[in-house]
Amino acid sequence: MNATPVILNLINTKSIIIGGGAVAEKRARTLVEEGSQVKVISPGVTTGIKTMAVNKDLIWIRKSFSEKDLIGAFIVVIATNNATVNEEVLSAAKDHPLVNFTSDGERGNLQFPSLLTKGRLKIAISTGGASPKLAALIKKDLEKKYDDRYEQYIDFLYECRQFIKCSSWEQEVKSKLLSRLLDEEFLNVEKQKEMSRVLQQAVEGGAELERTYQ
Ligand SMILES: C[C@@]1(CC(=O)O)c2cc3[nH]c(cc4nc(cc5[nH]c(cc(n2)[C@H]1CCC(=O)O)[C@@](C)(CC(=O)O)[C@@H]5CCC(=O)O)C(CC(=O)O)=C4CCC(=O)O)c(CCC(=O)O)c3CC(=O)O
Ligand SMILES: NC(=O)C1=CN([C@@H]2O[C@H](COP(=O)(O)OP(=O)(O)OC[C@H]3O[C@@H](n4cnc5c(N)ncnc54)[C@H](O)[C@@H]3O)[C@@H](O)[C@H]2O)C=CC1
Repeated sequence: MNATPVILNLINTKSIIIGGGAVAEKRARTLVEEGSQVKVISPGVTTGIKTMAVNKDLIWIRKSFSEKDLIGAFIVVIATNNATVNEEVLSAAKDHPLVNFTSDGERGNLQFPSLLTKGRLKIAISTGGASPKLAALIKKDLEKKYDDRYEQYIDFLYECRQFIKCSSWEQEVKSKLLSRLLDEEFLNVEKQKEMSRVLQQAVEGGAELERTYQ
């Protein structure tokens, strides 16, 4: 299968999920988390979806699918347990930008990978429909290396890079410094604080960088 992983900004987009079972709930959680406005169309839903509706994280419309439910949707998730209904939704969704067909991934143009998130760090794993269980296993493996320390570390890298970008240092110094930040020692919060201080002083005071940090 030919497919390209991309990073999508879903804030304020409209997502319509047809079906309210376990798979619909997984998609709902991901889409709500990413800031999409989610509507679930289904006569019945899981308690998880019910709770999200009560908390106003999403809107649940308690009914069976009809074509006009898709109006305005950027993302359509097709997740009922009825193959005929799923086919009907698929053909009604043909002009919508992104379609996730959960019962046969390749028939839509949007798939959901296994996702490892540590703050700004996101690692998406797809096996192209070969083995979702392998994707989950790979995620578990990666979690051992990219542990909770990475959440803060990635924020630290982001902050440092903003300082470095707006400094007036030579390109070569900037590049060296950006590489230097990848040293394992900076997973340590104290080291991060020290480096942030030095960078801030150097950028704001227009001072030279201490040799040790180049
Ligand atoms: C195309 C895709 C869907 C999409 O993009 O919507 C898809 C499709 C299908 N999955 C099926 C079954 C299972 N899926 C899982 C689990 C996960 N499935 C996920 C993604 C994807 N699954 C996308 C491709 C990703 C890729 O290519 O790697 C994960 C990674 C993320 C997530 O779902 O959020 C999440 C685990 C990771 C995590 O937790 O991190 C399990 C295991 C379990 O539940 O424990 C089973 C049962 C075991 C088995 O069947 O292997 C079936 C058959 C349905 C049927 O028989 O009716 C289809 C339909 C088909 O075959 O196309
Ligand atoms: N992508 C993935 O990871 C996986 C995908 N699947 C596929 O996802 C689909 C859904 O699986 P589950 O959530 O486990 O099913 P489920 O049986 O838990 O839920 C199905 C939902 O569809 C709703 N529904 C039925 N007819 C409807 C209609 N006409 N209009 C609107 N909603 C309707 C039901 O009320 C129910 O909420 C299945 O087709 C299955 O093949 C299954 C497992 C994993």
